[in-house]
Amino acid sequence: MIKIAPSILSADFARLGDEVREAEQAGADWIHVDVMDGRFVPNITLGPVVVEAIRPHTRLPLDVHLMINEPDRYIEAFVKSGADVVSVHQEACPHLHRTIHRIKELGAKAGVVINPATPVSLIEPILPDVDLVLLMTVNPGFGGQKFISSVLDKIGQVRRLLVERDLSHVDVEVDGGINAQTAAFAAQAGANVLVAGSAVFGQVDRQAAMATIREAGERAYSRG
Ligand SMILES: O=C(CO)[C@@H](O)[C@H](O)COP(=O)(O)O
Ligand SMILES: [Fe+2]
Repeated sequence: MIKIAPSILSADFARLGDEVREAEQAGADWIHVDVMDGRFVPNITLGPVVVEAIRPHTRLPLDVHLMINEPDRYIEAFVKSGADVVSVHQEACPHLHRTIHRIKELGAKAGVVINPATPVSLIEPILPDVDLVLLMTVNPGFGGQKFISSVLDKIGQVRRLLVERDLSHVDVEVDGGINAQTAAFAAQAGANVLVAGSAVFGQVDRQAAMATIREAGERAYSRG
């Protein structure tokens, strides 16, 4: 019902392969990979070579979140490196429909992402074309930020639109400031994929951390 996607942004980059393997053993469903270019967001992280390097360390889907300008230039490289899901920001894509279909043609699942201040109406026309909607619950760029609770309304809006349009197969993912408490809020509003960076990799017992987030999310999702 609920998927947990630990974000490697908060992992130890000197031992990423081990971190990813441990996250799988500790119960992760997907591995979330944050790609930042220092242009779309004020931070720089990693590129396709790093995705390729971690690919052999896990069988889990690699959920690649592109926080970059002109993502079309790099989509193919990320898919070839082993990305299973590629998500692009609406704010970075002047030709969103073309970009989403390019990702799918290359054989990956396609996601659209919106920042906290971007309205849901801007992604409404693309909903039938995507596999996933990612709602940022922080301003993208860094791990360890505080959950922005005004996004909860938007999660509800997206879930309602998907149900109304018979698109319930589309995943609704949230990213930023997720812990057991905020996971419950987001899941009750309709999110079914929960990204958590510091709340997983920042903990000594990652298995317990993910189990607690999952339990809180599942209880709340069935209430929502
Ligand atoms: O995309 C991003 C940040 O821009 C995230 O995926 C963060 O990595 C989440 O970290 P936490 O807020 O869970 O610590
Ligand atoms: Fe992310």
